[in-house]
Amino acid sequence: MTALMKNPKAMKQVQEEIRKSVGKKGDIHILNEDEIQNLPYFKAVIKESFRLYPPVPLLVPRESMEKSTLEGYEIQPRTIVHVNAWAIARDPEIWENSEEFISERFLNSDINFKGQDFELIPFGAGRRGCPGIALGVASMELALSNLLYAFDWELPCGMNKEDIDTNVKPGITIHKKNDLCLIPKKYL
Ligand code: HEM
Repeated sequence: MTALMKNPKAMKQVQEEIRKSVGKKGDIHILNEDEIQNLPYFKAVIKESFRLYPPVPLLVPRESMEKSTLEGYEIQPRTIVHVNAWAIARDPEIWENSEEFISERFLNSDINFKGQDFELIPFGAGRRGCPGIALGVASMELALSNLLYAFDWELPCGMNKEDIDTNVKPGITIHKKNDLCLIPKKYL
């Protein structure tokens, strides 16, 4: 939501896609998982959000079992290794305009966050990858799609999109330092 409020063009496009696809279905229609599958731009927005703001930026630490060499670095057995998924997802050698929120990059791309594409691993990868991925993604998609479908969102009086803070608190999982306060305007 923070990224969309900072990028009004993306916000407009994703809301148009959802509202066009679902139509006006009365006062209290709630999108279900089937309806979400027909929303390619929305899906791309979710991926781009996971890319720029992975909720567990350093994944869960590993301990190496044997001596190995990685890009010239010798890693001794029993070394604690952190995988910086946040930095990988912002690496300018991998991602064009890596710091910018550009959901379109995923429209004609097979890259997914399920642990096969190592440039995008918000749920980790391998045997200790997140077992809750399906529930995590479904929760994100259902919550966000419904907020976008049912309401238009405005910033409080006097606030500009440049004022929106993306800073986070320290910790294993990401939490915003300052809450995003928005005014919902009923669309339906
Ligand atoms: C958007 C939601 C979520 C994100 C981004 C997320 C992300 C992650 C990440 C990055 C890891 C570490 C993977 C690794 O180091 O390779 C992890 C582990 C784990 N996650 Fe999630 N997770 C989410 C939701 C959930 C949910 C809904 C559940 C349970 C219902 C869950 C249960 C777990 C468990 C049990 C582990 C530890 C797995 C292990 O060490 O073998 N996660 N998650």
